Amino acid sequence: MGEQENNKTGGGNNAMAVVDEAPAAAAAKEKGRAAADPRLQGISDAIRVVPHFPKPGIMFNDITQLLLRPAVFKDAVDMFVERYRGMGIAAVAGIEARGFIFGPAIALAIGAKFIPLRKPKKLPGDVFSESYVLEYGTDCLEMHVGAIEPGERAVVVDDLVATGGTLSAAIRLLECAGADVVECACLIGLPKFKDFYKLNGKPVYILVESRK
Ligand SMILES: O=P(O)(O)OC[C@H]1O[C@H](OP(=O)(O)OP(=O)(O)O)[C@H](O)[C@@H]1O
Ligand SMILES: Nc1ncnc2[nH]cnc12
Repeated sequence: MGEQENNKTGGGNNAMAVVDEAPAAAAAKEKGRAAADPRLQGISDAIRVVPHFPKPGIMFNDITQLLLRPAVFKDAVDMFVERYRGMGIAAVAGIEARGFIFGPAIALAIGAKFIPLRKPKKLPGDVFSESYVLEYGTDCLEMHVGAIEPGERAVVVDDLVATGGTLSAAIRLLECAGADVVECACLIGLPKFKDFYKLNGKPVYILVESRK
């Protein structure tokens, strides 16, 4: 058995089962905050929804148009930075591929290290591995052993949460290494996952809901 097999954390597909509704008061407070910040409308407007991509029936939320608008891109990064600055976050873990677009900027701004959580067989060193099920397929995430120390506080960053399977795998990877996962952060939440909810017992902070 190779090093990668030795470090497997067990995999699993419990995303849907572990999503709990946050207390109503917390959800209402978060909704009020979102409604009050004018940057959120610009972020929402810059997300293109492409029907039937990559498969029939999928309403694909495309962030590439937002990236072409530096002011809006900056608003999104700034909102995450404002939330996590001063919270003793040692690591921002970004999920390949789209978490790599936002994660490093957030990490640099809050003085944290950036940890890439990569798709299989991309990392050269010993890895922890976690498999998961997506809205349109299955996949696996890997993290280098030694990327995070036990007890270090981490935030997981991605562009979008749909079923929550990817974030759940990321949380499991970090916790396998002993990290304290404080929160997950996504630009977009699909409507079936409301404004503010918990995943694997962790809060998920979402800037905007998908418009369709
Ligand atoms: O909440 P979930 O149902 O797990 O889905 C969310 C994930 O799906 C997308 O990535 P995708 O797997 O399509 O990979 P990509 O970024 O490489 O296109 C998205 O960027 C998230 O990582
Ligand atoms: N509807 C969607 N749009 C963009 N990325 C996704 N990942 C999973 N579901 C998605």
